[in-house]
Amino acid sequence: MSEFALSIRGLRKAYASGTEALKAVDLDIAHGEIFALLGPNGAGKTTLISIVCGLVTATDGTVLVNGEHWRDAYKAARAQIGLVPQEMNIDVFEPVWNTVAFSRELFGLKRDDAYLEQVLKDLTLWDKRKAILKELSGGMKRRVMIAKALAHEPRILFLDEPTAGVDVELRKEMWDMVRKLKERGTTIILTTHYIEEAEEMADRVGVINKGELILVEEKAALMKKLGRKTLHLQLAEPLSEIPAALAGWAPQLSDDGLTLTYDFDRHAEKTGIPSLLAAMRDEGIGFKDLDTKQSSLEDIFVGLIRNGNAGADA
Ligand SMILES: Nc1ncnc2c1ncn2[C@@H]1O[C@H](COP(=O)(O)OP(=O)(O)OP(=O)(O)O)[C@@H](O)[C@H]1O
Repeated sequence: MSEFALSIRGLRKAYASGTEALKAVDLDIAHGEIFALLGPNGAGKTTLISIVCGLVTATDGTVLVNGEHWRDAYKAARAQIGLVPQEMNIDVFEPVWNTVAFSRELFGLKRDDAYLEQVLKDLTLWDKRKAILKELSGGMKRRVMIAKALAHEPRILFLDEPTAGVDVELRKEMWDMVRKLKERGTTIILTTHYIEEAEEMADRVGVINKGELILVEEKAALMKKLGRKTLHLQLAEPLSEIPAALAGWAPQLSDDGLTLTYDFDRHAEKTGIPSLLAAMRDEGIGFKDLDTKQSSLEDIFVGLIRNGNAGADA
């Protein structure tokens, strides 16, 4: 096994239209990790996946798939990748089993019914193996897409927006499945708009914006490093407006006037909390309770994109 499951260097893509979809992206993916690529619409996520999977030609750069050059050793490299694209690419008149078995054949692999049975069982599709695809629910069809992508035993699985337009229950089911795949040693790279998805599952998070990978970080470290906190104060009496004496802290008042919130940087030398509480005391504003909450990955992400190219140290 090579050092990385995937090693991307200087990857660029300029479409004929002139759009620079990727600008010299460098990225290493470790074996067995779940990497979430986050980015707004048009950031370049699908382009990145499509290039790695050989569906789109790069303008410049290289990709090594478990050490194999993705062009010079295309077959060996591609055989290690499973792709679940955004759009369904299945023949809806075929039964589940045939769809999955055919996908394995396409890679020239020996028939292995026991392996396919295991894949279908893992994806709770075994009972549906004889069902025609068009008779299945949307969630089941998505699972068939995953089974199809796993049919040739890839080490790396790309999931392009796996839960777009899917209800909450199905999304959770999908997350459980992805975790199960990780336990089996599969490396997973997923793109998503849903921060919650990255927060829930990823070991590392990459943020891509306008073709640039503006941040790659362990999820836990990212949340710690960039995280801000919010102080919530439950007031003893409702306020009709924020008193001028507190304006310097720019607190927010809830609609019912009973909760005051204040965002602060948890790493700042002075959080501003003691002085805010002192100013409240001077104003005669009492509170019954207080707590602080860590900002979510969503807050961090929105902040990063808003700042354009902030980077982790911003
Ligand atoms: N075939 C193409 N020809 C020209 N431009 C393209 C093509 N495919 C994508 N683009 C452009 O490249 C940029 C990146 O698109 P891409 O689909 O990779 O983004 P994305 O992050 O996957 O977006 P989304 O989240 O909406 O799927 C966009 O500006 C898009 O309009």
